[in-house]
Amino acid sequence: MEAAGEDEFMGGAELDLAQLAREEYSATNNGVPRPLSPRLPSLSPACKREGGSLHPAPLPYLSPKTPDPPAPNQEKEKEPDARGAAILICSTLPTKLDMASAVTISSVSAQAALVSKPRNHGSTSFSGLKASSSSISFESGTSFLGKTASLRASGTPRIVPKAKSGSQISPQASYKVAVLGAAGGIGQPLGLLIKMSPLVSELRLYDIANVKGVAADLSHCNTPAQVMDFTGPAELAECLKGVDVVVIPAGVPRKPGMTRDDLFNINAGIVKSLIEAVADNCPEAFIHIISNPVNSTVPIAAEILKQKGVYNPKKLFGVSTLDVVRANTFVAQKKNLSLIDVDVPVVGGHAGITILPLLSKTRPSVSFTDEETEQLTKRIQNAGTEVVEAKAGAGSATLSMAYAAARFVESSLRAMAGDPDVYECTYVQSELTELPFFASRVKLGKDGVESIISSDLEGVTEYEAKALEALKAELKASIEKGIEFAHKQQGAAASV
Ligand SMILES: NC(=O)c1ccc[n+]([C@@H]2O[C@H](COP(=O)([O-])OP(=O)(O)OC[C@H]3O[C@@H](n4cnc5c(N)ncnc54)[C@H](O)[C@@H]3O)[C@@H](O)[C@H]2O)c1
Ligand SMILES: O=C(O)C[C@H](O)C(=O)O
Repeated sequence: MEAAGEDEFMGGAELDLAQLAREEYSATNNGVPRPLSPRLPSLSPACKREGGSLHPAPLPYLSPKTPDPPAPNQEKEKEPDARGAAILICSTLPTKLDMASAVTISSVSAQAALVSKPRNHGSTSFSGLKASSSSISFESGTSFLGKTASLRASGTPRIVPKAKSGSQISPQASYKVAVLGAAGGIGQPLGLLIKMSPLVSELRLYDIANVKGVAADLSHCNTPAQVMDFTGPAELAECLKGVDVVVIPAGVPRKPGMTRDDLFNINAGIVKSLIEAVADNCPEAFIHIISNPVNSTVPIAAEILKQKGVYNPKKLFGVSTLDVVRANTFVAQKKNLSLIDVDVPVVGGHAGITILPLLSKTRPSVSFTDEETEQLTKRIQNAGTEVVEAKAGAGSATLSMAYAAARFVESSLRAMAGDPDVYECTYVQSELTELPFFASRVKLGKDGVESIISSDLEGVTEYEAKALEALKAELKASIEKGIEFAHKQQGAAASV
C-alpha cells in the first residue's frame, strides 16, 4: 500500500476542499463530467462495466494500487445547488486531490442525518465536521482517516442523484446499515469498515451480547455514520426498522476438521430467527447473508421470507465476495499482475467444489497452464479451510471476510444511489442453471439484482465445464436441505 505524505495530498492544512470541489465541478463540460480519475481506487475492483473497464467504488482506503483509466462516464450530472444542496464531487481532481476530493453537504441535509436516537453513540455533530455552517466540507474517501492518513486514497465518490429524493441531489451519507452478529470476529472489523463509508449515515449494531462496547469504541471514529447498539431479541425490531441494508454474519464459525455444512444445525436456526425479524421490520432492505453454510442459509432465508409473504429474490444475497477477492489475489500473485487490475468471476456456491473460479474469464485476459488452473482452482476452493487451519481452532476468516463484505455493502449502496455500473458475484435465486440458487456475476441496481450475467458461463473451458457439472449435485443437496429445514420449522410452528 502506497503511503502518501500529508503535504502531497492535502496541500497543507488550509486547503479548501469545498472550493476545490467546486472548481472540479466547473471543470466539467456542460455538466458532463470528465472521466473518473484513473487514480480512483476501489474496494470493489471487480465492479465493472460489462465491457470490462474498471469502475471505481467510493471506498478508496483499501485501494492497493492505481487502476487503469476507466471508460469515460458520459452521464450528465446535476448542477450544484447554489444553496449548498449536497453534492458529492468526485473524480478528476489533480493529484493532490486524489487523496481528498470534496464532499459538500448542506446543513439541512447534514442535520437530517443527525436525528437523535436512543443509545446513539454518534456525536451530535457530523462527526466533528462543520455541521453548523451552511456548507460542510470534508474529504471523502480515506480522508475520513484525517489529514495524516497514510493510506492512499484514490477513490472519490461522484455526484449521484439519490433515488429516494426524486430530483433532488441528496447527501451520500444517507443510508442505514444494520449488522447482525456485530460483536463477532467478522462483525467488528466489518463495523469499522462500514463506519468509514461516506455513504452511511447510521450503523446499527446488533448481537446477543457484547455489542455495547463495540459500538462505544466505533463511535469515537470521526466519520459521519452514527453508531447505535442493540442487544438481544427484545431490541432487534428497533434495530431493523428503516434500514436499507442488513448484513448477517451471526452464527458459529468452523474449527479445523469441520465442513461448512457441519455448522448447519446451529446456524440454520439463527438465520431463520433473524430473517423473521427482517421480514417483519425491514422487508424492503437488501439482505446480505454471510452465515455459513451459505449454500443452505440463503434458501432458508428465501423460504422464511416467502412464508412471511415478503420475499423479493432481487434483494436476497449470499455473500460470496470473499471467493472473488481470494481468486483475484491468488491469480495476481501467480501471474505477477497488478492486484487492482485482476477480476476473476467465481460462480456456483460457497463451499468446497461448489466454489468455481472461471479462470478462463479472468480480466485482463491471461492464460493458464493446466497445472496452474488446477492449482489455483483448488487453492481458491480451499482458501477458507487454509484460514481455519492456520487459526487452529480460533475461528475462520474474519478480516478478509469483513473486507469482502464491506465491498459488497458499498456496491449495494452505490447501486441504490443510482450508480448504473455496479457488478458483483453473489449467490442468488437464479435461472442460469437448473439449480434454483447459483452464484454468478449480477448487475446491481437500486431495486437489487437488475440482471444476472450469463456470458461468464458461455465458452468456458472443458475443465470449467466439467467442474460446473460436478458441483451441481452438492449444491442441489445443500439448497434442498435449507428448504426442507424451513418447511419443517413452519410445520412445527403450525402444529403448536
Ligand atoms: N460467507 C463467507 O464467505 C464467510 C466467510 C467467513 C465466515 N463466514 C461465516 O460467518 C459466520 C460468523 O463468523 P465469525 O467468525 O464472525 O463468528 P464469531 O463467533 O466470531 O461471531 C459470530 C457472532 O454472532 C453472534 N450471534 C450468535 N447468535 C446470534 C443471534 N441469534 N443473533 C445475533 N447474533 C448472534 C455471536 O454472539 C457472535 O458475536 C460463521 O457462520 C462463518 O462460517 C462466512
Ligand atoms: O471457511 C469458512 O468456514 C469460512 C468462510 O466460508 C470462508 O470461506 O473463509
